[in-house]
Amino acid sequence: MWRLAGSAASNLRRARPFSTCIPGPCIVHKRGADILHDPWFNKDTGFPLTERDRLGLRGLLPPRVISFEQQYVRFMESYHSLEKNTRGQPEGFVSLAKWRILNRLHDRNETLYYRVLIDNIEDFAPIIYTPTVGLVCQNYSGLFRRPRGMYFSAKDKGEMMSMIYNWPAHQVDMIVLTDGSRILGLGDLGVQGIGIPIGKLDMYVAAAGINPQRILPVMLDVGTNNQKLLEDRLYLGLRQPRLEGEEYLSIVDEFMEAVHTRWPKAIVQFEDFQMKWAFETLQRYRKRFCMFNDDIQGTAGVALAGLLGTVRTQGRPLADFANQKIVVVGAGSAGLGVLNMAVQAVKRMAGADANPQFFLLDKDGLITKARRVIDPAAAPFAKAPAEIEKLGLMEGANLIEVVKKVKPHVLLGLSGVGGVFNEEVLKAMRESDSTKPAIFAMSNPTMNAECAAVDAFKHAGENIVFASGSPFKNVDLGMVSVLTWIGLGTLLSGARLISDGMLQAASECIRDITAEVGAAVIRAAVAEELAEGHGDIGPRELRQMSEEETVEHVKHNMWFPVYSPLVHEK
Ligand SMILES: NC(=O)c1ccc[n+]([C@@H]2O[C@H](COP(=O)([O-])OP(=O)(O)OC[C@H]3O[C@@H](n4cnc5c(N)ncnc54)[C@H](O)[C@@H]3O)[C@@H](O)[C@H]2O)c1
Ligand SMILES: O=C(O)C[C@H](O)C(=O)O
Ligand SMILES: [Mg+2]
Repeated sequence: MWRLAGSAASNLRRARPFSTCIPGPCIVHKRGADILHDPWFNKDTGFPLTERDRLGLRGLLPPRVISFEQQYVRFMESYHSLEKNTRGQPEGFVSLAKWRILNRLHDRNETLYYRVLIDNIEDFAPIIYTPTVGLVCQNYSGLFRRPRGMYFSAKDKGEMMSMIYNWPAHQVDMIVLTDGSRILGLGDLGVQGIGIPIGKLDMYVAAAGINPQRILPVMLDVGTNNQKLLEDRLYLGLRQPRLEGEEYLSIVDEFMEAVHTRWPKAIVQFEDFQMKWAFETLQRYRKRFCMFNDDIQGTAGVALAGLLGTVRTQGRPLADFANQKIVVVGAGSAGLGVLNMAVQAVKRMAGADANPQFFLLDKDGLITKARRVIDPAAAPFAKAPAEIEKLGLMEGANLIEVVKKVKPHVLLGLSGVGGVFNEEVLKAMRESDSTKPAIFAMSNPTMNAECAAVDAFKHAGENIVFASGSPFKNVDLGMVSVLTWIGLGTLLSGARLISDGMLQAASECIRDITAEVGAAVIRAAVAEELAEGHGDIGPRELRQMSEEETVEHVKHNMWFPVYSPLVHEK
């Protein structure tokens, strides 16, 4: 996820009046108080009298029926009074208070929760997702009240196939899975990382219209190497060091088998795995299951869309992307994912022999072939010493040297280190060979961003294109998420796996309307003959749909929160 200067957020807010949606009935297998305690079905005081009679709710609620719209207004009033009452308090305290009030609603009444989320996505996304979600994960054991999602631990070995059937929903379409080993730029947070799958899936529901009854956040707890957590008496995860090697992989294997036995077409998004396991698991499961790694592939889709957009804002033809000089700071899952996709794009545009002008740095500086030990995933991007010597650079050159000598069109940070784009580096970007240089400080959460928006504009100049992973205060930011659209398109195409072409399709035709991007991913899946259909729509029907019909199809399948009449069935 990232934010672009400008505004696309209003398009996510599909403002609909409360009264025009006439939803179909929803079957519920419980009655009475059990319904009131189930956030999927609960309408609080919104149950009409007839429904109270039918479902055994009469007498369990105060007599007056409050409409959905009134409930919405009431919630927003309490939210605004919380904002007023906490004014002047420390930022973290206020953010957590806001998260708590939203989380309580989430636990009580999902329909109302998602409605307020959709209508106020700009205000609420930074609370349910980055940056506040980072703080929530850091404090998760203390904040824990009610469970959400599923937890599979190293102690569950041999049991996962039966455990997966404990999940109450019959159908699951989207799973976000983490092992908590690299939560945003905050490091190993063990079981507390569950906040990330929860927050990401909420964004899927709000931005892409995925049905919240068909999502599943999952934590794979294989221990933690975070000493502070291991010593914390409140810590809710396994108190043991992380499993490694085959032991680790056998846990992930068992989970993947279990999940795909119960829901063969569920999409599993791997999120915030440390680099070695991010690449290894992607390699291991990519061809067998419908899965992707968000930090490698999703970030790449988003960043490439931004990089191509930057070429456009410079008033140049898209093919000029092949000549852009890009400095990537951070050679982890995200940085390497972006470079992989950017190289593919250059080769498509300029031919297989093209030599992209990409420079990669990690904590030890510029990566060249002269380095003694290079991670195999980074090796293809290591510069030949002869090539960089011409620029007056050498192995391990630091960031400021690289920026001064290369004069890049784009400076892209995925290092997880707050402030590495310091004043000197930003000022050096004024000498960029581009008339409109781009600075992407994509690390999360806000305090880990390579620089703040305000500093980028102050030191590098007003003409830059700036993008960040987390929102910055006092900067007009819209929010764009390609990841959610890739997921939606994959789901509705019924593709067996997620190909680079499908990811590419999402990033190259980024539009400001969710359905259009979702539809593009469907078309890419159809073109690559990966689409097997979803629900009532088979692959033939998908093939025969025109572009407009595909967009309509996506729109039609997007979930929107309204109270459905509940019908009890034993
Ligand atoms: N905005 C987004 O869409 C998005 C998506 C994915 C990841 N991220 C963020 O990117 C960051 C990195 O994620 P990752 O999965 O690649 O992590 P990672 O741990 O796999 O990689 C981090 C890389 O940064 C390098 N690094 C560390 N200190 C450095 C320094 N001082 N200078 C240069 N490089 C340095 C490391 O050597 C390593 O190569 C995290 O903060 C994460 O939140 C953002
Ligand atoms: O995609 C995002 O919003 C965040 C990203 O996955 C991250 O790890 O920082
Ligand atoms: Mg991530």
